[in-house]
Parts: sequence; C-alpha cells; structure tokens
Amino acid sequence: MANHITFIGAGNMASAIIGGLIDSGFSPSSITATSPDDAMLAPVRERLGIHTDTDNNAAVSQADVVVLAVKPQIMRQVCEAMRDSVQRQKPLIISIAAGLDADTIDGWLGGGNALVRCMPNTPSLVGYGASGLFANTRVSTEQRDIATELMEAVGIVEWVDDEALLDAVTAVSGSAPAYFFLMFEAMEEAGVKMGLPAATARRLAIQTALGAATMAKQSDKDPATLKQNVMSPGGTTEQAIAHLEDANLRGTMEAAMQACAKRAQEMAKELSGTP
Ligand SMILES: NC(=O)C1=CN([C@@H]2O[C@H](COP(=O)(O)OP(=O)(O)OC[C@H]3O[C@@H](n4cnc5c(N)ncnc54)[C@H](OP(=O)(O)O)[C@@H]3O)[C@@H](O)[C@H]2O)C=CC1
Ligand SMILES: O=C(O)[C@@H]1CCC=N1
Repeated sequence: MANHITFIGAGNMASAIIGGLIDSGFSPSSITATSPDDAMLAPVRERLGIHTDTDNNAAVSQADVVVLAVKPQIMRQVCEAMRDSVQRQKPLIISIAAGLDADTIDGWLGGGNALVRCMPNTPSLVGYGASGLFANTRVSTEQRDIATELMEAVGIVEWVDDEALLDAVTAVSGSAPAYFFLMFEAMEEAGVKMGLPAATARRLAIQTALGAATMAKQSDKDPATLKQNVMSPGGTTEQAIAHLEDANLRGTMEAAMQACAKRAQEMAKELSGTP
C-alpha cells in the first residue's frame, strides 16, 4: 500500500474517496488534501483528521501517490505549477478527471510519469464505489497493485487496456449515480401525486433500489430474469414495464450515455488543445 497519498483538490470526489479510505482502515495521518482556500480545508481536516495544505508543491513532496482531483478545466494550470516538484518526487500519479487523457496530463507534469487514469464515482464514500482504471506504460506492477488496493478500499475496480474505454466507464458508472438519484426524485414525485407522504415514498423507493441492486449482485440470475420474476402474468408490474418500454427507456438510456461519453471526448479536445 502507499505510504502517503496526497489529493490535489478536496471537493466532492476527493472527499468521497478519502472518507471511504478512512472507513476502510486507512490511516488519516497518511493522507493530505490540498485546496487554495484553507476555509475549504478546515471542515475536511476536522471531520476526517487528515493533513491539509494550501501549497500543492509542499504536499506533493511528501507523497508516493498523488491523486489529481481538480476540475478538468483547471487541470493544466494546476499540473504545470506542480511540474518541478512532481519531477523531483516522481510519485505515482492518479488522475480522476473526466476526459483528459494520460499523455496530456503527463505532458503538463513534465513527462515521463507513471500515470493511472481512474474514473471513480461518489458512492466510494460509503464503500460502494465503482472505478474504471487505465495505466500508462510507465506504471510498474507494484504501482498498479497500489492503485487497485486504493480504489478497492472504496469499492470495486475494473481495469481497461484501451484508454478510450474510460469514456464508456464514465457513462456506465462515473456519472451514473446521478441517473439513479434522478430516478429516486421521479419515483418520489409520482408517489406523492398518488397520495403518499414524500418521506414515505422516498424511503420506499431508495430501499427498493438497494434491495434490487443487492439481489442483482448476489443472484446467479441475470437482470432480465429477475425482472421477469416480479412480473406476474396479468398483474401490475407488466403494466409499468410496458409503459417504460413503450416510452423507449432503453433508447433513452443509450442516448444519455452516448451524450455523456461524447462530452468526455469533447472535453479532452477542448482542454488539451487538440484541434
Ligand atoms: N463528482 C463526481 O461524481 C466525479 C468527479 N470526477 C472528477 O473529479 C474531479 C473533481 O470533481 P469534483 O470533486 O466533483 O469537483 P469539486 O469542484 O467538488 O472539487 C474540486 C476541488 O478542487 C479545488 N481546487 C481548485 N483549484 C485548486 C488548486 N489550484 N489546487 C488544489 N485544489 C484546487 C476546489 O477548491 P475551490 O472549491 O475552493 O475552488 C475544489 O474543492 C473532476 O476532474 C471530475 O471530472 C470523476 C468521477 C466522478
Ligand atoms: O459530471 C462530471 O463531469 C463528473 C465526471 C463524472 C461524474 N461527474
């Protein structure tokens, strides 16, 4: 495992991973998170007991793993400002930014870096993360194991050999918690229209999703069979499913996920300066 991990950026995704790491037994004293604004860091420091720093270069100089967790739009400026300390320290770099490819980030950091691209998701906070990982050719077997161990501490890990597939991972898991939260909103709103108190509808919808996900994960039956098992012939569920199929839920999901992946590709072009 890594001796010291520095997170550059302490926002939503970094906090989720850090929280999950600590819950899984990783020592807070081995983690540093940075932000230019100490007021942003104070709650993370107090809640999680980790080190914090407003100076990215100082934080890099103590780390054997550096997780880049700033918005893609400021990644270039952040990386270029850390270039010298990264070149001196040569840590394993793990970028969680959507879109930005490994070579681009490596170039901003001066080149020659062992770099893993990771697409995590926010359920990492509660140990149910799902991360896709890609390693550049400089990543050693030991560093690959470190990246796996780190992200497995907060959920499941799938490695991809083709970097372009990380855009599909973004569509399937990185952005996907939001799809389910939207579904919860919609089910709560519909439940309320049908007379249920909002809190009751929300609780039932969320527990049902948890139950369905747990069943799908544990069962040897595929999702289509599990769905069929709920659909009594001539009963209620087949009416609901017929509506969803008629409304082209599958096509809508595919279009949404294609739009997600396409945006990752656009961001890569816009931010790397590739025409
Ligand atoms: N949110 C998600 O579900 C997922 C996000 N990602 C990726 O994670 C990355 C972070 O996203 P997210 O956590 O949502 O974004 P946030 O805006 O929540 O976090 C980014 C953090 O970086 C801080 N920051 C800004 N400038 C610097 C700097 N110079 N040095 C250090 N920190 C700085 C920001 O501080 P301040 O607010 O003070 O500007 C902010 O706290 C993105 O690249 C995104 O693509 C990947 C998968 C899922
Ligand atoms: O919406 C975004 O761009 C980030 C990346 C994946 C999830 N959130």
